[in-house]
Amino acid sequence: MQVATLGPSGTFSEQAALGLFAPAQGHQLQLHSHLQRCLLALPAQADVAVVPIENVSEGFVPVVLDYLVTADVHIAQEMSLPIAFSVCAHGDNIERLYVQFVARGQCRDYIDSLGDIEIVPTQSNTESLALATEYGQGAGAIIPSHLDQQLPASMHCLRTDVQDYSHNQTRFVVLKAGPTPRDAVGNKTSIMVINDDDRPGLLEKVLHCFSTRRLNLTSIVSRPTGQGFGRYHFFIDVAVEVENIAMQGALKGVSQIARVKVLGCY
Ligand SMILES: O=C(O)C(=O)C[C@]1(C(=O)O)C=C[C@@H](O)C=C1
Repeated sequence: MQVATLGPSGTFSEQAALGLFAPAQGHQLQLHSHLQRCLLALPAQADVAVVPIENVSEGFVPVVLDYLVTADVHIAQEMSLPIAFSVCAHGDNIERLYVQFVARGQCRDYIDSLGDIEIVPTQSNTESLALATEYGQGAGAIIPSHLDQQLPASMHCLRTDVQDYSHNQTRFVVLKAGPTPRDAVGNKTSIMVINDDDRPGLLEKVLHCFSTRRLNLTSIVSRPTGQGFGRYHFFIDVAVEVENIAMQGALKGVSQIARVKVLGCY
């Protein structure tokens, strides 16, 4: 299987991908420089993409949710990883800090404690290390803790566990081309309610389809449609298998109110 994920080697995404698709079992990892490129690798270059979708403190990763609105893919699997960060630098002083755009929000307290320094957002935690190494004196990087022991000779670890929450975790999903298969099994169904025709009470009516059938929603997130203020798509997780009779009833009900896409059962 060709597996697209975020590179270069050393990212948390690579760890998640290796955990699910071991090279020893014949899988091949493709490491892409941007999250968007991992997503676009489907289906021509890769069979699956392993991407972060949600962090315990930062919430959902917008680029992944927005992609799910229109892309012809489904979520086939999920896994969570504990996420710990360290900070490394050339000397003891940091004037310029490289940090991945999602990691930045997870290490906010530490970054604020550095005062008025230059913050350079990057695409991946491994890219942060590479750019800080290249820049030289004055530069530091927020890096995954599993890279602490593999720093280049010019860099040293200044502090470990700089994430705001000790129980920090990120949830990764496996995306595959095509719609959710009919025989998909799991205890969670993800759907996207696509808001083509905004009107009063739309969300209330959608939620009613689940509450009257006593179906438990485990998350509901809105994403802007891009069509104007106040217009949102709704990304909903339901704690039940897609083939469940009540869930099928709810889906039928929702589809009479708005366009609905089943994103996966896993
Ligand atoms: O840069 C990495 O190491 C990644 O795998 C990306 C990513 C993300 O974008 O959420 C994955 C897990 C952590 O939450 C921080 C960064």
